[in-house]
Amino acid sequence: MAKVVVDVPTMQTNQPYDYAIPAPLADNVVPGVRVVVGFGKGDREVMGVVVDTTDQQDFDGKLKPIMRVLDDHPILDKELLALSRWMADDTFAFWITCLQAMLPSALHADTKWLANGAKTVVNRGRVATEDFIVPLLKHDEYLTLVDQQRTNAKRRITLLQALAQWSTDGAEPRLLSVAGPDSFDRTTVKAGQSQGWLRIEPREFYRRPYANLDAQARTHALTPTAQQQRALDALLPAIDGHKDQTFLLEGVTGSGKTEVYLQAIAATLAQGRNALMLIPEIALTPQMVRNVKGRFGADVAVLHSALSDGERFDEWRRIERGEARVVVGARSAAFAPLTNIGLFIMDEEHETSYKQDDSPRYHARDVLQWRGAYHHAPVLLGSATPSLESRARAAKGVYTHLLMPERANQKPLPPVQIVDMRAAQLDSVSGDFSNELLNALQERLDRGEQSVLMLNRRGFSSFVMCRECGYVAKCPNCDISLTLHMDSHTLRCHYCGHEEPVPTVCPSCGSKRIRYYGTGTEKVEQSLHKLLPNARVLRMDVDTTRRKGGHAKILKAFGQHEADILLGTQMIAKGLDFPDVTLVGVINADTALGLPDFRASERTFQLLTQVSGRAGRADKAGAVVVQTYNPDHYAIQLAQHHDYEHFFVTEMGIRHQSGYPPYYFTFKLTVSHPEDRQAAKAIYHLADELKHSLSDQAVMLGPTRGAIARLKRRYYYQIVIKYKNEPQLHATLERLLTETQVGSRNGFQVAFDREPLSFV
Ligand SMILES: Nc1ncnc2c1ncn2[C@@H]1O[C@H](COP(=O)(O)OP(=O)(O)OP(=O)(O)O)[C@@H](O)[C@H]1O
Ligand SMILES: [Zn+2]
Ligand SMILES: [Zn+2]
Repeated sequence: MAKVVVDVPTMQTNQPYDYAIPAPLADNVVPGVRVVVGFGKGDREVMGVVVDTTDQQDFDGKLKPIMRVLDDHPILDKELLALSRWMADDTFAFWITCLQAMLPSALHADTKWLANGAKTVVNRGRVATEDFIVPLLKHDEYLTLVDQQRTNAKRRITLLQALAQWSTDGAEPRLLSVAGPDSFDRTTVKAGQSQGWLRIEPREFYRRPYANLDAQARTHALTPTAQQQRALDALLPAIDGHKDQTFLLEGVTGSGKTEVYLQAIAATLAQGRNALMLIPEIALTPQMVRNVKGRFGADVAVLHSALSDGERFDEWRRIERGEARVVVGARSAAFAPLTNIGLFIMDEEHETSYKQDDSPRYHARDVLQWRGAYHHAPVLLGSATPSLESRARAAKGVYTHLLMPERANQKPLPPVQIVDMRAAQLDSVSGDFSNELLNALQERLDRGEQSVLMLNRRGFSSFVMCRECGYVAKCPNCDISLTLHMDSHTLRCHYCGHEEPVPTVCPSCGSKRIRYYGTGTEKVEQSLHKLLPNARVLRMDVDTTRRKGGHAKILKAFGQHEADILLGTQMIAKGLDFPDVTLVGVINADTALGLPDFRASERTFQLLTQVSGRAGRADKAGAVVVQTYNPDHYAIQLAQHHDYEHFFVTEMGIRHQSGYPPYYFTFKLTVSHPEDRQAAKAIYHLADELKHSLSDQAVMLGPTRGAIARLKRRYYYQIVIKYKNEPQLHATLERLLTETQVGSRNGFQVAFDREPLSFV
């Protein structure tokens, strides 16, 4: 009998179900394969994952049989099955949701309608194949056939001659697409097949996203600087000794953290073990992938969302088959089916993209630490601006703290000039640029050096407003204004995807004075063209990078000096290492500070420090200009002096005083319903229940309306709990989930978020 977790994500079905294993499937039904089973009243077909097989039977009645098996071998091994169970528990997610989050989308099953009206479950993933030609006859037989052809059957003769030759050297099959085009076409090959001269054999191949990098010459290890050597001296014994210890590598921008990662990976491989490295989504990918591929070549598999489904599926299979020894990837690569892991790395560990904001709401750092314990392997967290949580753990000795306070080239960090925008004389000509920033840009242009310009887009939107009546275009489904997209001339909702044309007259009062507002990157690009007509500008934002490989193309062009200025959003702040960039400009440092988020200062400090770190990384001295309306704010002042440690102490004081993480644990509970009244009733009911079971040390914020009260036609309410020690909390929440009527059946949706990244 098999225990199957079915693809019916509801509270009521969040448990394994027993199914009988029909005799013919006995060998194929093993833990970790996907199966198709009948479920519920109508016995409709659903996909399920076998999590266990046993002889005993918990269920008395007659068991339904497993209908089909979708995989010829387990796609989740023992470790990953155990991890999924733990994650479901830890994040209050449905088990099936966790199992699916761990698999590439090619291994998700689709439901298809059959001709008779029923639904069936089919495999989504396709293995890519190429056709090979296999000779079937002997050399002499082909020569005889050549003689028998009419002289004008040139193509057949060429094919037979080729086959004759191939048949002598061990009959190695040839790739049809390579062998074919010049001499004989596919029709001729088909004809040859029906004559029995050859066989066409489809063979599986991998879609390789970085094949060009694999072919490049390998880089060699650099001689470590003294501070890199100290870090390695602490790390290597933990790797060699199979210790599941967590290290926090706090190294200033340009201190050479990458080289420490690469040498630690090399040491792991030398031990006969494999390495898994996470990097934040997209922005860093091109340069870091090139670095790791440069050192370890085709041994490296890469997993991130900018790959096509097919490429990701194939990289995943290379890992699963043990053909890759190093994995580099974004958040979900934490679940890569790598085995025998000797080292886990998380670069830019403070990045918010490591936390998934949809169910399962896991943090990749927790996943790495779980796997580190499983494999008895160290976890290395690296950043120039560690999260307060991690730095606090290092202070307590939970993590081993490794410091690299200097740049690898011994050069100082670039001086940062703060420009007080309250005093700046801005007019319609200068737009968003102070004289200081414009002059600095002009100087770089004159010297032929490069600049990076960041527009902090958080909290900003380019929206459309009527100057007559104040009408703002809003999404019909969500309580939020629509964002203007110049490239497609449409208004778009960033939450639900709703799209509509830009109005030319106000829908509310009929006035023609309806205008664009906001400081989008496009607008800044236009003013740059006016202010610095000779500057070549490359723009990097969601619009210019939507196409596959968009990031890499822009960065490559900038690296080859095809532009003087790289203008972009937050995505240009981190990780980039361009030797000729001598100026970093921040157009607006403040927007994050205005958000109702207790981490606003931390985010602002991190962002300014990271982006400043892009300047002067090689021989030429760098400089930074930061425009702000809050020049006295401590986050901005301490970022000016690159003083992380001072910021850490200051911010910890504030968190302590106001009772925020890392002094308190936090938990967010959200309820939504299509009817406002229902959602409100449910959240107050939950709040009541919780009040009874929490200790008086715990603090409950709310219930309040969600920051966006209405989203995708649903109303949102939330509670945030801050607590120090609530051993019963987990059990209470589980009980509430099952006992209350707030199941998905009645149109409710409940979301639990452990350690939410924001309270709004
Ligand atoms: N041991 C070394 N010898 C010579 N050059 C080095 C050494 N280590 C690192 N470098 C060089 O120093 C520069 C900065 O290194 P790297 O990009 O790894 O910094 P980082 O610590 O990751 O910074 P950031 O946090 O800004 O990404 C790179 O150009 C790298 O090649
Ligand atoms: Zn109007
Ligand atoms: Zn919407």
